Amino acid sequence: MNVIKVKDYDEMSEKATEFMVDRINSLENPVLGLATGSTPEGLYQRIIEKHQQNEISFENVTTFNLDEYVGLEQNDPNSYYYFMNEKLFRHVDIAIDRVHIPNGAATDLKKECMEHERAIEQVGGIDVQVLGIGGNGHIGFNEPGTSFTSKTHIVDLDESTIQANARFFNSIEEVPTQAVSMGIETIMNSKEILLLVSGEAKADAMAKLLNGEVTEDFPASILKKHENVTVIVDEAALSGVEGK
Ligand SMILES: N[C@@H]1[C@@H](O)[C@H](O)[C@@H](COP(=O)(O)O)O[C@@H]1O
Repeated sequence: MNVIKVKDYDEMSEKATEFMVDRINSLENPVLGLATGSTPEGLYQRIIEKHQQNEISFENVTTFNLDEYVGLEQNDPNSYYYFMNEKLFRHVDIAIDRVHIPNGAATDLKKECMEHERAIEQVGGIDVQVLGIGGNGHIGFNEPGTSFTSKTHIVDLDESTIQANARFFNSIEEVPTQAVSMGIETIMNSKEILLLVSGEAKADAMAKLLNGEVTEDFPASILKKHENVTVIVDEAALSGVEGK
């Protein structure tokens, strides 16, 4: 893993933007894997600005999102579909049929998972996957214990994940308990991965990622086996790492 250390959230977002603008401009038909959560918001905001300054176009870009809550309609303000639309898609020139986010309200969720996998394969795989990390090491919504050979699947969310994400909902009871998520193998099949990590709340996870072993108990640890991973991490997230 190529680890780039930065000062804070803003610098992480700046560096991530440079990275993504470079890939969007150099690939002929970029296929991007995108993440939700607070971490990539600064990146998406800056990407919109680059688009407004005519530095990038999404005309030839195809996107696949990592995950979606089960049971939320696309127009639910807490759905990841809504998030992506608000934070990125409606501000750029992307064709809506090139946007792929699993539908968590689908009646046949297994079919929905298979469709997501099939669509990724059909375009020749993901060129660059943007990732955040959960405090428990989850990537996408792949919680500790998820098989490293998993493909897009229906997952039960950990209690800690439900609590961490409750901040977006009116009450913890409203947080869905399940999600559809790309599997670990789906993520690992991406040609390149950009992991963004910011803030003290991620310090333990970062320490485990850098110093710990590769184990299904800590899903992000598998990234050490991928040959093209860049981690952009700020000082607060590195505060638990010895000799940082
Ligand atoms: N499913 C998402 C992940 O894709 C995200 O990376 C992670 C961290 O979120 P945040 O960036 O808000 O800390 O948790 C969420 O539950």
